[in-house]
Amino acid sequence: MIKFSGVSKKYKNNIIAVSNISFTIDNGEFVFLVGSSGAGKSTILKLLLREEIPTTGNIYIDKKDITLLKRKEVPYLRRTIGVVFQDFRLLPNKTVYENIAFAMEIVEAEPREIRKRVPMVLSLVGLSDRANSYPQQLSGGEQQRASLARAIVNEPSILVADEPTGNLDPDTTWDIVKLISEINKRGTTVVMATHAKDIVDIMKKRVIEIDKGNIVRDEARGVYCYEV
Ligand SMILES: Nc1ncnc2c1ncn2[C@@H]1O[C@H](COP(=O)(O)OP(=O)(O)OP(=O)(O)O)[C@@H](O)[C@H]1O
Repeated sequence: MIKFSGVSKKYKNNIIAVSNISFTIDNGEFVFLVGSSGAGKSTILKLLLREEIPTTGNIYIDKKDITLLKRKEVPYLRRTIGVVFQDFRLLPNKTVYENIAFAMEIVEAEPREIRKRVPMVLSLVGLSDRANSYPQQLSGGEQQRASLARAIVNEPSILVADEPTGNLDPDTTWDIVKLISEINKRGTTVVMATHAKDIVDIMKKRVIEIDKGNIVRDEARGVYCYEV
């Protein structure tokens, strides 16, 4: 379970990106974070990943207050959360296989486990035949598949996606959303910030709308926005 309790974030330039927000996300939920550019979506995701620390409030993951974690405890938190970004962020000098294996090496997985898991996730994302390609040899959609494979290879309980389809064409966008949905069906909680109206409207998942750092809507089976 993810719980934000009275969370605010004021950056050093005095911009209040998030203002006293509270919400709970149950295990296995699929939640869209929507809102205009600058609303505070990425900041919420960074707070969840503990890339930023709240100015006030508490953030719990499975009852543990992650705002109180010691520096040396942060890597453990990061293992429980997989992340994908708009710009893929694959390591250019490693093949697809090596990129995914590297995520396991960092957490000191057994080589035997790595040899077993990497082909498994490659197959799950439909990239088995591109294992030995380098990121720049792949299409945007394929790079995002590789990045999804990397995000889930350590079996995180949460998948955070920050505009994962922002650089993709509509068809490829759907392929990626279907994959994320498949990962969610296997039990992973998904929190996805997006501007993709069509996706949100068709998926009919929970929608949390942010405006100027505040939650202005939190709706089960919601839509991207209501026209005025
Ligand atoms: N590191 C930072 N230092 C100072 N201000 C920041 C920082 N990161 C974000 N902000 C500001 O905080 C506010 C919220 O930004 P945030 O990136 O969370 O919005 P967003 O909803 O994710 O926007 P987008 O949809 O464009 O990605 C903005 O006004 C932004 O300029």
